[in-house]
Amino acid sequence: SSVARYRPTREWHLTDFDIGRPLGKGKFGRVYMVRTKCEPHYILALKCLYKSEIVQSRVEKQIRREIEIQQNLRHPNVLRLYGYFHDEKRIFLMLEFAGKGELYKQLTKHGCFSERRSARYVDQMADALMYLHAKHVIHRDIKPENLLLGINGELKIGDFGWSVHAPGNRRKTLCGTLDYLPPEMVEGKEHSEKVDYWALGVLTYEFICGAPPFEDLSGYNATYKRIARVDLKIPSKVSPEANDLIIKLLQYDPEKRLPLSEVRKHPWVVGHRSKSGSTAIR
Ligand SMILES: CC(C)NC(=O)[C@H]1CCC[C@H]1Nc1nc(Nc2ccc(C(=O)N(C)C3CCN(C)CC3)cc2)ncc1C(F)(F)F
Repeated sequence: SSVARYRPTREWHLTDFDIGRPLGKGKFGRVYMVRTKCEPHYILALKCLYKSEIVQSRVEKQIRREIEIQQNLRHPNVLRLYGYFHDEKRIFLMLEFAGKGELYKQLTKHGCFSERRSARYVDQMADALMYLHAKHVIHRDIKPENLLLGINGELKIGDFGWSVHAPGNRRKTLCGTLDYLPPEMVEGKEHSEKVDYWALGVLTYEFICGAPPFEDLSGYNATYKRIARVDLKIPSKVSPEANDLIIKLLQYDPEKRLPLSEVRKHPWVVGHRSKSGSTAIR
């Protein structure tokens, strides 16, 4: 029998969903918790983007790339994009619902995370980034604001607005925070997937210390200088193991940064891995 070579994603419309509570505001519109009207009732997050705003900010290409990239990704620490549809005014993204919300809100609420919690997030991030890099996708915008938490507290990369297919050297209009950018990007040089290694180091520092390492509240140029000089001061409260990992990721020379496979084997990460699994007598 002629097996369908591929199953086209069916056409979706707003009328297919019961709209639930608003989850918050995204970059170009609101996000709602929704449920499919027909069985089986899927719970999703519906991200509404206004075409007018997308055109005004001239980010159509970026949105198209974000959709194209995220739709083809399948990983437990990467938020699923199931499909999309549009009406005359808006584009609707059908995204996985992350049960425990936005990671940065937890970080703000707690100030900083324990080293155990931080190590588990770093392990999941390294796993997700290895998956992306194997598909030649560089994320380029790893930061707490882009991370969500699943119902079991697992980390999910939720935004692919700045990801590109490697190697990237598209001029990133330096909007928003510099804090996570590596020297080669703030210097506008060619960059590789190793920009995500640097960002993972910044993220590790921020989880444990509550602020990014090169933050300089006196402004953009001060932060720029601190990044370019890798002006890194690690507080004494940080354990020697965490300190070691942060230094190995925040290397000026991209080739010297610790590979992600080594991050997952690092004593700090392995030491804090959950002891789940069999209770067999050892
Ligand atoms: C990565 C990207 C940059 N970020 C975003 O897109 C943001 C923009 C707005 C929301 C979020 N987008 C998503 N959020 C969820 N889940 C979610 C969010 C918030 C809460 C929450 O804490 N409340 C409702 C609380 C409940 C308690 N009250 C007091 C405050 C609000 C609970 C669950 N799942 C999928 C998405 C996604 F990504 F698919 F759209």
